[in-house]
Amino acid sequence: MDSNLLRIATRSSPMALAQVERVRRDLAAVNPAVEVEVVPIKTTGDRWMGDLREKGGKGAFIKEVDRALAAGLADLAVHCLKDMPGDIPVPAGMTIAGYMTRDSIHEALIHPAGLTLDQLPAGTRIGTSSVRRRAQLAAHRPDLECVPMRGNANRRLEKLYAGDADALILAVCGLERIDRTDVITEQIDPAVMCPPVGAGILALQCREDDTETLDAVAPLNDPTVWQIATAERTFLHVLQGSCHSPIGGHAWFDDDGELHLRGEVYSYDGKKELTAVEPAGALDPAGLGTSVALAVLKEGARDLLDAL
Ligand SMILES: NCc1[nH]cc(CCC(=O)O)c1CC(=O)O
Repeated sequence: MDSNLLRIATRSSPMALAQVERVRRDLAAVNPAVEVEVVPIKTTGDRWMGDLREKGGKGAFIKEVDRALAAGLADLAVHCLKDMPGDIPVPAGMTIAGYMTRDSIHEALIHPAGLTLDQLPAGTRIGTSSVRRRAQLAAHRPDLECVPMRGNANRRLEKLYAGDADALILAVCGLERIDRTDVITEQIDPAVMCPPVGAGILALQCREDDTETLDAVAPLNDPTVWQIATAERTFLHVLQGSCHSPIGGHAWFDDDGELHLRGEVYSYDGKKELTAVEPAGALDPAGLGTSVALAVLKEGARDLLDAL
């Protein structure tokens, strides 16, 4: 970071750009001298509308942004934590400067006629390519049909209204960021639709030797979210999962200030679900994430994850 200019690399979807505007606002409140410049990047996941597994799957929304950071074209990357693969570390020379205060972890049902998930008629076509969502829908409503759906949230809404699907499931936090909570029919109970690891969390990543950037964005880090993200990401890492694995999970602090983690692994057809929910007790966040991962592995999670 040179002088007071902070160049932020990001995907260029409306949601991703709105995420950077939140960083700009929060930074201005703590460090008004810093000027933000947006460096928009088109990623593999933004260009390719097919099955992301054909493009290596992992990091499809991340790697080009990381390359811009490594090449010195930007000082900070803003990633959705849920887009960061759990089975590969942040690139060499990079570090997480902080995690921002968590937004909603809920999943939203969007149905043009306002029906809830349980009111949807059999055969309703749900637009989603997420194996996590598909597995949980198959478990909860096996009579619904999932149809492939890729693209940013705005594009998915266009496809819904063009008739490519009858309903969508999208993250509430994403709809909040693009100011489209008007389309939400139902905020689905996480007990029915568990969010992905990292849901609602923005990760701030920079070069590990860039002390100016580290210092500039340090005030944006939410220490409780750091612990939550560590527990969730460790869970995902021990399972060697990615954003294309049938894995859900979320951590939270209870009213007594104790960290808890819920981890879930599903069979791709939704017929099996393994769940572990644990308080941290004497464990640190990474220890909690490891303990919950070992609990589902003991129940056969490896076989479910390797089944595809
Ligand atoms: N976490 C945000 C995110 N990460 C990847 C996509 C695009 C998903 C796709 O192209 O299928 C989105 C939504 C958006 O940018 O609106």
